[in-house]
Amino acid sequence: MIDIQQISKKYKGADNFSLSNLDLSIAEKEIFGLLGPNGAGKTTLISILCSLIKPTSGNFSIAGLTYQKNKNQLKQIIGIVPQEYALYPSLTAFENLKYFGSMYGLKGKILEDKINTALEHLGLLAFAHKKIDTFSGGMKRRINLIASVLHNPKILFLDEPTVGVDVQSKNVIIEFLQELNKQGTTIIYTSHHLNEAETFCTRVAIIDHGKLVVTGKPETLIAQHSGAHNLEDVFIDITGKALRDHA
Ligand SMILES: Nc1ncnc2c1ncn2[C@@H]1O[C@H](COP(=O)(O)OP(=O)(O)OP(=O)(O)O)[C@@H](O)[C@H]1O
Repeated sequence: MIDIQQISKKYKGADNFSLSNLDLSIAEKEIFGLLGPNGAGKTTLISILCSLIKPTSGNFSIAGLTYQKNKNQLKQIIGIVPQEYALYPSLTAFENLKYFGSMYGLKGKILEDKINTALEHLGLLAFAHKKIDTFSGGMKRRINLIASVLHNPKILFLDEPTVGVDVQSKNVIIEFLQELNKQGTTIIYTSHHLNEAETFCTRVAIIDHGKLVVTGKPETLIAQHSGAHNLEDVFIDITGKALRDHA
């Protein structure tokens, strides 16, 4: 479904490559975790796959479509949940979602029913007509998620969808994503929550310094690393204990 070949990225003015010669294939209906320390290149890779930025070299295709030839078709089959909230604070949740749905050509009762169903699933129906600037971080994350799935994308990219949310919101988000996956949506997500990734993902890739270090099922990676009891042990074993501060 997603085929990445030799992708490299060097940002304008940067000294180093943020991604180098990355090869990766992701199959339909996987829940795939992109893991790695701060600055590893996870957001860069997701941004390239969502056609938000261009790779410096290399190619990728999604369901046989490429950004060079099929940008508009690609836009229709993918959903993007960015790290930052992409919501209008002075509009209500419902108004925001109507706006995002209309960007994909959805309208009328069909759109309103979709919004109400998703708000109900994510525990937000009672807040539909409240302004976003009154919402907590966890509520905004859930609205952000709804905004990205109204057009029933085949593939959903999420950049740290559970960062800064409480356990209750996190569980509701993960259950919602599992349900989408059961209905056929392929999910690619980045996270620093390794416990969450261990149980949520069918397969993970660990990226470090812009390079793909390892891919596999969480249980296989744990079994392959002697002394590892969980994915965090594997992660530390592979990426080391040094801090990754940069400016
Ligand atoms: N617009 C940019 N211009 C220059 N360098 C950038 C830009 N965006 C990211 N980088 C650099 O590219 C590298 C990879 O960054 P990226 O944000 O993809 O990492 P990440 O794995 O998502 O990190 P985090 O876990 O902190 O979100 C880092 O060294 C970062 O400083």
